[in-house]
Amino acid sequence: MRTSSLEKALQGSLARRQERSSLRKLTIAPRQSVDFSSNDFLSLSTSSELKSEYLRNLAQCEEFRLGSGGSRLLDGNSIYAEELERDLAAFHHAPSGLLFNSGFDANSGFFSCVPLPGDVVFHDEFIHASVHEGMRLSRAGCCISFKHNSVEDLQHQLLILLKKDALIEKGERNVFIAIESLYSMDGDLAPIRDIVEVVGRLLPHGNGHIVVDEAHSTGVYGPQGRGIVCSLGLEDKIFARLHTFGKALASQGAIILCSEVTRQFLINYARPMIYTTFISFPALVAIKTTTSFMMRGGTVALSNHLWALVEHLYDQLKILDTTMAAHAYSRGLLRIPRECPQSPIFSVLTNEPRALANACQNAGFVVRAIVPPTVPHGGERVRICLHAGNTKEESDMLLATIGLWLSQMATSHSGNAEDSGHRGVGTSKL
Ligand SMILES: Cc1ncc(COP(=O)(O)O)c(C=O)c1O
Repeated sequence: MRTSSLEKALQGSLARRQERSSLRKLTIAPRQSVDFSSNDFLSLSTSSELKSEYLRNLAQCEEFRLGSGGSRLLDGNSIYAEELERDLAAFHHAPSGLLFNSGFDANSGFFSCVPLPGDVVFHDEFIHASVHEGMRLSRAGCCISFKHNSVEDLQHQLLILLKKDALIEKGERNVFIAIESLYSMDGDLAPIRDIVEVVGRLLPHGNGHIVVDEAHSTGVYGPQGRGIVCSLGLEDKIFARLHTFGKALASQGAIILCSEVTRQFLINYARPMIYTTFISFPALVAIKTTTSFMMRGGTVALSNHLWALVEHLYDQLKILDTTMAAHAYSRGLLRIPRECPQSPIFSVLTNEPRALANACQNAGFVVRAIVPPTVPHGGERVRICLHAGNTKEESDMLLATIGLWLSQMATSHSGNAEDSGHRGVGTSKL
């Protein structure tokens, strides 16, 4: 068959990505490898206890049918889904909640319809692509990014806007502030309390609406996994919260927690919820199984182990960092976070992300190299994500692999430097 001009153009784009080393590919980790990468923070997706519970719940579900049967607005709705929503809203201390097929649908649906014509959306510069998708389709007058986690920049930009737009000052135009509670690239937390303070102070008429995406904090932070907003006691100050079930809760789908009016508005206007077949029963039962486990406190022991592992890995990384510090070359190969991460996500900055990730993968550890454009130049890294299912021994073996790789790199660098007439770093101590 002849290649059409369309296929040639598509092929050209792929080839350009390949040249820039940014071609995306589907991969499957070897079965026996140790997971230091996925979002399955609590390792619930492999829990045999939960798998059995899921099968029992499936068998007992009276309304059970395989597919949901249609859009939630037509035949897809069920008592099961409505009860699940009510239970989740109550657990997270919210007036109500609305399920979506995914967090992506929830964010894109929310931001495409809730900001009204002329409204303004501020967003952290690292906000998730799904929020960008919603903003692209929204009727907002403008969408403005502020520097990552910078309350000063948010305040600065809000003040500029207040000077320009009297409607905002009078409280007659809405301002949305979109943030994530935990950002997945650096594993850092948003200064939610300070953002609430600034928004409340600069927009005293109540037209500032903060929307918090808790995709990465669901199940792991806050009392029994309720998330960071609940842990700060700020439920009443946040306009809407997103919790997803595909990460720590090992299932799929998402819920937006909000007022009953906002829920009704979303049911009427959020297109990714209206024009799609609703979550199937097996997926609803999976959500119910893992969220019930969370609600009865099942995740607490797992989270405690996870936090102990975070400290352990950080202590070991610091020792490795100190050992290697004598060798100037190693600085660019390994830059660890200055403080112990407040999340299970470790960003090990390195100017050789692919080589380091390959070394770890060859030793049986799944870690990911993160390179531009996903992160800015200079922010190249290997992302290590800890899980409740990881052991200290696995963490130590990963560290040993990184240490070995550093030694080998320093040795080969030293050899190269000497070959080319330069003095390399000494390798005798490595
Ligand atoms: C911050 C954030 N929000 C939303 C999403 C989308 O959630 P989901 O995977 O359920 O579509 C993701 C994940 O991919 C995410 O990381």
